[in-house]
Amino acid sequence: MKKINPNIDKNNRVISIRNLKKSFDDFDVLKGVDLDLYQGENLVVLGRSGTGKSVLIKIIAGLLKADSGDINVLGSDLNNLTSVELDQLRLKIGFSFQNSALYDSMTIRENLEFPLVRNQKNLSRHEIDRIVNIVLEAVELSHTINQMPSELSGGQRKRIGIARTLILKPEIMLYDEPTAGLDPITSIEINKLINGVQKRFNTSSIIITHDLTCARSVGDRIVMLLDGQFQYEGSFEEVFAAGDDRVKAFYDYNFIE
Ligand SMILES: Nc1ncnc2c1ncn2[C@@H]1O[C@H](COP(=O)(O)OP(=O)(O)OP(=O)(O)O)[C@@H](O)[C@H]1O
Repeated sequence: MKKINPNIDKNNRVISIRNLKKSFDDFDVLKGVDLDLYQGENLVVLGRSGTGKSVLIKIIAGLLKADSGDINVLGSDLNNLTSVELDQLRLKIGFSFQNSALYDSMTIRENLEFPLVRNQKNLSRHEIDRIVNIVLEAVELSHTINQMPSELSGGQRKRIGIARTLILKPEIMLYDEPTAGLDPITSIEINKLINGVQKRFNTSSIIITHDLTCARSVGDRIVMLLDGQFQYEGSFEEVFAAGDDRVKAFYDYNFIE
């Protein structure tokens, strides 16, 4: 179980969402989601496949538009931003995708430099090297700097993906299935990294996962998405104390089968 995180600031909501709805054709995916993320917090979103977890974080990252609802991210009302303002806000949000999305033809250094060179055009060579070294060291992979992604393990690629997300110093981190496809030991290392990132970079994070070991070790708070709404919220133990059969089935699948 995760220790109480002293860095959470309950007076500072970095994300605040009310009554968010999103449908695709006649399929209602999100049916009135309310969510708060506090500064310094790791919030885990649990839910079965297809319940809309990825849709939710894509809306938060401005990659998809909600049909209705109030969405405030880092003090900005997402419904009222110009495209330039949205681009600026996106730079403060790190999105760690399920498949790490590294460029296969670039070295690790080039992969890490890419977002920096594209978004901060007046950085000196020395400054770029300094920032690359900081994030590589944070994910404990400094020695891979000149390697190609194909030479790394799945877990290492995942760590480099997280390093690349950190390079623009995001205030919010969104992790989509950070341990998917990894063995249990590598998954534990990723969980430690997520907690390490929170402490070292003072980020606030939403972590989407089916992996309850991940949820238990990184989540300061857990919410469960069921039928398009958050229905249970609290510590890991509180959420799984709920008598709901759907919650119980989720737990049993992870720990029994
Ligand atoms: N761009 C889209 N167009 C149409 N339907 C979509 C689109 N994006 C998502 N959906 C649908 O919305 C539903 C929720 O998708 P989403 O990817 O958010 O699920 P999820 O909870 O993240 O699932 P998983 O755990 O398997 O990743 C799915 O039925 C999906 O087919």
